[in-house]
Order: sequence, then structure tokens, then C-alpha cells
Amino acid sequence: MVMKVATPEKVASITEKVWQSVYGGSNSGRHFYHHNHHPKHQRRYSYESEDEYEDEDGTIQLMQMGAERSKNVLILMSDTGGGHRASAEAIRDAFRIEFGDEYRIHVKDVWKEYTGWPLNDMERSYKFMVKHVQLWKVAFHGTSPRWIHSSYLAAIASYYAKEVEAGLMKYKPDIIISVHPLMQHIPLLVLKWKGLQKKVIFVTVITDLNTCHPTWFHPRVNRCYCPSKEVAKRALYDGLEDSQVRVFGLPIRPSFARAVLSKDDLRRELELDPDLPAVLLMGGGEGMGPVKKTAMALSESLYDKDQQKPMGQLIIICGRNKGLVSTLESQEWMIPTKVRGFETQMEKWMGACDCIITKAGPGTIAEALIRGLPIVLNDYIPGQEKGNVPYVVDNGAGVFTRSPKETARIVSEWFSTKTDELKRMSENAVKLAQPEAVFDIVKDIHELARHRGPLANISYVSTSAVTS
Ligand SMILES: CCCCCCCC/C=C\CCCCCCCC(=O)OC[C@H](CO[C@@H]1O[C@H](CO)[C@H](O)[C@H](O)[C@H]1O)OC(=O)CCCCCCC/C=C\CCCCCCCC
Ligand SMILES: O=c1ccn([C@@H]2O[C@H](COP(=O)(O)OP(=O)(O)O)[C@@H](O)[C@H]2O)c(=O)[nH]1
Repeated sequence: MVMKVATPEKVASITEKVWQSVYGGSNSGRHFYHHNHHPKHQRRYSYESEDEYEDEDGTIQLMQMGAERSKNVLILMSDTGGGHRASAEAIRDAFRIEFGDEYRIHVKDVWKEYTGWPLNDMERSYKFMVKHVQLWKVAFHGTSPRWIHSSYLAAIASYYAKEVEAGLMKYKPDIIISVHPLMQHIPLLVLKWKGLQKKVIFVTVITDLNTCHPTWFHPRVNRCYCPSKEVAKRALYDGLEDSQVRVFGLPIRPSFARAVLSKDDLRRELELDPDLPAVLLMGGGEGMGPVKKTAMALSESLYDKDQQKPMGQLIIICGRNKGLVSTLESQEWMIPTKVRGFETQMEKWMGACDCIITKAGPGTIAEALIRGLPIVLNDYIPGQEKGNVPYVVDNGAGVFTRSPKETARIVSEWFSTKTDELKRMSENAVKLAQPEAVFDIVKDIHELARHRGPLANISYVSTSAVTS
């Protein structure tokens, strides 16, 4: 039985009252802990027959003695781009849909919460590096050899061992899922040093479609979920065994996979023109790439000068790029145009449109394929996104051009003289889509957990043994 009661700081007194109402009498002999985020605080985690800790929303969870305990799943991610969080949330939602209360999911950037530089600042460092493309190229390719990244990450692991340990143990994970290239080596080393490697299930879910960085492949994971055959080949080449590798697709939010959406209804809801074909323009979670130039070119090309009326409409989603929103909001448009910031219901905007223009982000590509949107790729980040271009183009689901004018020309042809090409690409996109991937992944993890038997008796005792 799981009880939800009120929240954080007065934990001990409230919790004691609830314990009394559940068990009666005193709670002596049981441990109640204040969850202080500071890593230096020593904690003791007892995990056998009762359980109490803070939930995602700050609520305290109590488990009754002898009751079947929900299994804790910790999903490790970082907001370097928008794709890792989107995949993590997709996995969380699929667990809830498939298994309800059987699993308790925590989506966390443990590095940010618990460690120090450079791990706690990856978002900013990454943004800086990808803005200076040459720097990112050197970092990406320079760290590809295993001996370089393994020794680098091992050094960081030993420096931050205690903090990482505290960050992981706060969630008492039975299962750890990494959806980030830099979150295999460090946690696996810390688990090994703590003697927990065989008790905690550790899986990697790769969120790059093709040319991913070798840090994704760690030989000691229980499973490595690859989104494509190309990535699986790389995993096997890098030393993983067949038994570790599964290919289901890239995990996309269930709202994309299972929603039945009508374009007419969506256009009404989103206040779009009901009849004009619509193009969606975006640049990942951070609004990257040549968005402004492309928008201006589209405003020209989708205006029919002879008939003096628009032949299409434009929706621009800028993600977290607030500067881009304000620049675009101050422009004048010749066609109906909507400028939006970060949207939480991407499936609706994609469902209301007829094609998409985006940089080669794997999340956006996989979502667009599910919605059957032909794709114009207008940019890619060197390294991990480079291989996404042939993935889309060679499968006939889209085209690649860096030129905003060329992009605008292609879209205006799709909306006028080349509607058959648009239709064909849309069909190819649907063929390539893997909407069920996220469900296949969580079912496979569930099977792993079932075969592992009862996971409930891991005794998490925070010690200084790791660092010493
Ligand atoms: C001998 C030559 C040495 C070269 C000198 C380099 C020094 C090290 C500096 C930086 C390390 C760079 C790490 C590169 C590995 C990156 C692996 C990778 O694929 O990362 C991708 C992610 C971002 O995710 C992607 O986002 C995309 C969208 O924007 C898209 O969605 C894609 O699909 C996603 O996969 O990148 C990162 O998370 C990089 C974070 C950079 C952190 C930089 C910290 C700087 C300082 C020290 C490094 C600490 C970690 C060391 C790791 C070194 C070994 C890999
Ligand atoms: O306003 C926005 C913009 C983007 N996204 C999501 O952010 C992810 C972007 O991931 P991608 O891999 O395409 O690129 P990244 O942002 O990692 O560069 C996708 O799931 C998008 O649907 C979103 O939810 N709202």
C-alpha cells in the first residue's frame, strides 16, 4: 500500500503521525530522514520492509511493512539539448501507462544537483561548444577513442565518487536508465565500488539515430537499447555482446504514438487557417539553426504575387530561445504566421501541419516521422547529428539543404506543383516511424527486472568507503 501525505521540511513529525496511524504505537527502531540536498550529509538508507522518501512532487511516500514495494527507477539525463529530457519523460510515461504503481520513476540530472564543475555545468558548456562548431568537432572526435574518454571519466568518477553516490542513493534505484552519453561510466564505476553492480539493473537508451559518440557504449550495461540498426552495428563493433543489444527505435512520448488526432480539430484548437497548407519551422529545444532567415524566405515564397494571396501558412516554434521569439514577433509577414516559444504539446502542432523544417535533432525527426511529416533538414550539429541527414534523406522521408532560399523554394513547390512528392515523402516517413519503441523498451526492462527476482532488499548504506 502506498500513502501520500504532505510534504518537505516537517518530515519527521508528520511522518511519525502517519506511521502511528498506520501501525499504531511508537515508531522507535524505524529511521526517518530529512532529505537535505547537500551531498556532504551522511544518510543511512534502510530498504528492507518499510520505506519513506520524497516523491517527484515533494510528497512523502510511505510503504507498509510486508507490502509489495514499487520498484524505483532512476532515469539519468541532462538538458544538453531538448532530446534527452523528452526521451526520459517518454520512458516515464510509458512505465506509468504499462505498469501503473509497480514502478516509481525519477527523472533527474544527478550531476547538476550533487556534483561540481564540470559535471554540474554541462548545459552551458555544451551550448558554448556547439556555438563554436570547430571546438565541438575537436571535443567530439578527440574524445572518441575509448582510452581517452574512459580515463577522463574514471578520473572524474573518483573525484566526485561520494557526491555521485549520494545523488544516486537518494532515489534508492532498483533500476537505473541512462539516456545521456556521459552517464554510463561514472555511475557504473560508483556502483562497482559500492558492490552494487550486480544488484542494480543498469540500462542505456541511446537517443542518437546514427553517428553517436562511443561513450554511449559501455560493456557492463545489462541492456543497450539502440534506435536503429546503424547504431546497433556500432555497439557490436565497440565490444557489446548480442545479448546486451536491442533495437526498438527512439523513445518518443506516448502522446505522439497513441493520440488519435484530427487535423481539422487541431487547426481549430490552435487557431490556424483551416484550409491553407501549413509548414512548421523549428530548431530543437533551444531554437537553433537558421530559423530567422528561413522564416523570412518562406514569407516571400509562400505568397502568390500574381493572385495576391498566401498559398501557405507558417508556424515557428522557437523552443527556449526567447531572443528569437522577440525578434520574430517584431517582423511583418506576408502570410499567416504564428510565433511560439517553448511548447509542451508538440504532437498537436505537428499534427496540424503538412511538413516540417528543422535542424537534424533526433527527437524532432522521430516525432515528425510518426506524424508523417516530410522533413527539410536545414542544419546539423557535427558528430552526433551528422548521420541523421542520410537517415532521413536515404529513406526518402525528406531533403537536406542549408540554404534558406532553397528551403523556401522546396516548400512552396510541395504546396503547389509537387504535391505528389509531398505525399510520397509523407508515406515514407510513416514507414520509417517507430511509435511503439518506447513501450517495447519499458516492457523489456520489466522482463529484466522480473528475471532478476525480488529487487527489494538492496541495502543502501551511505558510506565513505567509496572515496577511501
Ligand atoms: C585529445 C583531444 C582532447 C579533446 C579535448 C576535449 C576535452 C574535453 C572537453 C569536452 C568533452 C566533450 C565530450 C564529448 C562527448 C560528447 C558525447 C556526445 O555525444 O554528447 C552529446 C551531448 C549532447 O546531446 C546531444 O544533443 C543534441 C542536441 O543539441 C542532440 O539532441 C543529440 O542527439 C544529443 O546526443 O553532449 C554533451 O552532453 C556534452 C556535454 C559537454 C560537457 C562539457 C564539459 C566540459 C568539461 C569537461 C568534460 C567533462 C566530461 C568529460 C567527458 C570526456 C570524455 C567524453
Ligand atoms: O518548444 C519545443 C521545442 C522542442 N521540443 C522538443 O524538444 C525535443 C528536441 O530534441 P531534438 O533531439 O530534436 O533536438 P535537441 O533539442 O536535443 O537539439 C523534441 O522532442 C521536441 O519535440 C518541445 O517539446 N517543445
